[in-house]
Amino acid sequence: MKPEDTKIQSLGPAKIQNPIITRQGDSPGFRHFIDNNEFVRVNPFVMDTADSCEPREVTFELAGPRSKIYFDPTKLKAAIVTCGGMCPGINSLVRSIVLQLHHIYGVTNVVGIKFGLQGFIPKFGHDIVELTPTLVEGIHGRGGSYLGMSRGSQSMEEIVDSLERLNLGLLFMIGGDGTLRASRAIVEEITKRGLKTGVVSIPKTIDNDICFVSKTFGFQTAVEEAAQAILGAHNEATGAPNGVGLVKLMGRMSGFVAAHATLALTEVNFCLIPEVEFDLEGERGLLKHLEDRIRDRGHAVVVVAEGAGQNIFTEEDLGRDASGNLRLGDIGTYLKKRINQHFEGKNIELNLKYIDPSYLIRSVPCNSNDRIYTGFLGHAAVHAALTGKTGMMVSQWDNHFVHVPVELAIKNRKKVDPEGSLWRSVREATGQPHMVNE
Ligand SMILES: Nc1ncnc2c1ncn2[C@@H]1O[C@H](COP(=O)(O)OP(=O)(O)O)[C@@H](O)[C@H]1O
Ligand SMILES: O=P(O)(O)OC[C@H]1O[C@](O)(COP(=O)(O)O)[C@@H](O)[C@@H]1O
Ligand SMILES: [Mg+2]
Repeated sequence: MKPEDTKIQSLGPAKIQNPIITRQGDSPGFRHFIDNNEFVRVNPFVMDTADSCEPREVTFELAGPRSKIYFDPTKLKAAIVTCGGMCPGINSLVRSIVLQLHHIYGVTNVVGIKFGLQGFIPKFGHDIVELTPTLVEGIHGRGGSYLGMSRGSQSMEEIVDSLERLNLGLLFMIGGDGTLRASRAIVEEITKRGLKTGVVSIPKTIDNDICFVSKTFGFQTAVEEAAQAILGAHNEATGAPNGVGLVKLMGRMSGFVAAHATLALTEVNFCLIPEVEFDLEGERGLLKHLEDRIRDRGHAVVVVAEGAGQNIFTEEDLGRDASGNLRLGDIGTYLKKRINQHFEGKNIELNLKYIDPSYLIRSVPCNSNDRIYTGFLGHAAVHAALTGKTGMMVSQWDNHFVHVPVELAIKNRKKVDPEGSLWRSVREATGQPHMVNE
C-alpha cells in the first residue's frame, strides 16, 4: 500500500471558522481541534510480512474536529440513509449524527431517507422524515432500524437527482460493503455533475467483514446474542443422552460472529467458518470426530457460520439476492440431516437439537459498549463531513478514530485469517483438529 492510497478526497478548501468554540465557549487547556497533520499508522507492526521491503509509513488521517470547516452550518441540509441488513446500534448512530449536527454545529436541517436507497427513488413513494433532536430522543433504546433499510440496486442518476432536488449538501450513508460501493458510485456521479455534496459513510455489518475497521459497531452485541444461543445448545446437549447442540450463526463470507461467540462461551467443540475448509466424511472428517467426542464425553456443541462448507452445494445454482450477494446453501439443516444419518447408520442413539437464532442476533437493541461506540462514530462522521471531506468512511483503527477512503475499504473483504491468532484461539478453545482428509 502506498501513502497516497489513504488520502481523503475534499470538496474544497475549508475556510469557515468552526463554530464549536462560539457554541461551547473556549476552555483553557482543552484541546478543541485536531491538526490536519495528525495521522495514525495503518500497520502497527514494524515489518509487514506481505511486503517487508516497504517502509511502514502509511497512515490514516486522525478523525476529529478541525478549526476550519467547509460548510456554513446555517445553510446546510444533511441527510442520513441506512442500507443493507440490520445491525444492533443503527438507531443509536442515527441519533448521534443528528444530535451532533444540531447541537455542536447548529445544522438544524437534517432529514432521514426511508428504506435505504429506495428512499431516493420517487416511484417507491417513501416519505422523507425530518430528523429533529426531539424525534430521535428515544430511538437509541430500540433495536432494528427506525429509518428502515433495503437491499437492491437503484439508479445512481436518480439518487443524485434526488440529492439535488432535496438540496442536500451532505449525505451520511450507514451500511456495509455494498453500501460503500454504492457510496463510491454516488460520489462519482456527484463529481461528474460538479456538485458540492459530501458523502461520508459509517461501516455497518454484523459480519464484521469490512477492511480497515477493527470491529464494526453492533458486532459485540450480536456476539452476546449468539452466545445465548450457544448456551441453550450446551444446556440441551448436556440434558439428554448423547446430546448434540447445533447452532447456525450469520456470517456470509467471514466467520467472525461464529469465532467470537465460540470464544465468548467456551462450550463449543467444533466451530465451522467459511474461511476454513472441512470434510464431513473420512477419518479426519467432522462426523468421525463428532462420533469420537460423543463416545468419549456423551455430549457436544457444534457452531456453524452460514457461509461455511459451501463447497457442498456447488451443484446448486442458488443465485443472488437483490443487492447481488450470493445466496447460500443451508449448511445448518444440511449438517443436522447428515449428523442424524451418520449416528443412525452406526446405531448410536443421538439427541440433536438445532438452533438457528438467525435475525435475532442483529435486530436487538445494542449494548452500552456499542452505544458508546456509535456515539464516537457519529461524532467523527459529522466532524469529517463538515470539514468538506467526501468519499470516505470513519472507522476505529488500532484504538483511534480515523478517516479511511472508501476506495481502499472496498478493495478486499476482511476475513478470519486461518493462520492468525483469532483462529488459533478458536482451535485452542474447542480443541478441534484440522478436519480435512489428506
Ligand atoms: N457496486 C454497487 N454499486 C452501486 N450500488 C451497490 C453496489 N453494491 C451494492 N449496492 C447497493 O447498496 C445497498 C446495500 O448493499 P447490500 O449488499 O444489500 O448491504 P451492505 O451494504 O450491508 O453490504 C443496496 O441497495 C445495493 O443495491
Ligand atoms: O436476509 P437478509 O436481510 O438478506 O440478510 C442476511 C444476511 O445479512 C447479513 O447479516 C449481512 O448483511 P450486511 O452485509 O448487510 O451487513 C449476513 O450475515 C446474512 O447472510
Ligand atoms: Mg454486505
